[in-house]
Amino acid sequence: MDYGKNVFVFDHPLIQHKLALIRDENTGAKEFRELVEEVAMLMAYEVTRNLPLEEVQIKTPIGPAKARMISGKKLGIIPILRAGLGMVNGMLKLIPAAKVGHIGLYRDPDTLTPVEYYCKLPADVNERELIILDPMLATGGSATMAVDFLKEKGVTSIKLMCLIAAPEGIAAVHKKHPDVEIYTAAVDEKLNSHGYIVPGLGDAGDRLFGTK
Ligand SMILES: O=P(O)(O)OC[C@H]1O[C@H](OP(=O)(O)OP(=O)(O)O)[C@H](O)[C@@H]1O
Ligand SMILES: O=c1cc[nH]c(=O)[nH]1
Ligand SMILES: [Mg+2]
Repeated sequence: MDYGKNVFVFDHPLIQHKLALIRDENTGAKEFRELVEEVAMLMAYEVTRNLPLEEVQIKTPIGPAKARMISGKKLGIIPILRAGLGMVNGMLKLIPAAKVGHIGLYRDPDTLTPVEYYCKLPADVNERELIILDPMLATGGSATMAVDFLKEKGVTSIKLMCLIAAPEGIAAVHKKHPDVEIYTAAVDEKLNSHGYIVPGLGDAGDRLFGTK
């Protein structure tokens, strides 16, 4: 299925296997957290595929060698609280030098519109390439608000990494921000009348933190 330019769906067997376990209603909070972190780490590998490299001169125990390292790109990862927190450690394991900014949003259960309650970003956020983390892209309201906010701060390069997206969420983000690359492990069928992704995985924040 083609969801248009700038949508990348990961079909790697390890990601799909772990996503099946994440979706399973019998998976408890401990295992859920571990799996979300692992999938984030596997996705980080792909999301960072185009980072530029530069040649460096190093010395091995045997002698001088030319090698390649990531060239001075400043990265930032921006989890949308709460559920995005579950993906942070997986990313930081692969890109430990990235700075982390937090945006706190919750969806009003009646209107489904996002409400902001917290924001703390790196001082030089506008000089960084950012990856927003949120496991669920449902109506797209939360992700769109986070991108709006970061662009207002002068950020020019933003990617969005989630576990499960609804077609409605992809369309909403790309209607306003077609430049944002969306990376996801699955695109599900639809939203239900409460704005939950079907079949999805339920409420990601509640499952991560055991709040239900
Ligand atoms: O695309 P949308 O329709 O905006 O929905 C997606 C948002 O909903 C969830 O957060 P929630 O409001 O449940 O907050 P939580 O992470 O604190 O549980 C999820 O983690 C996203 O941030
Ligand atoms: O299915 C959904 C939709 C929004 N937020 C979630 O946690 N799950
Ligand atoms: Mg929630």
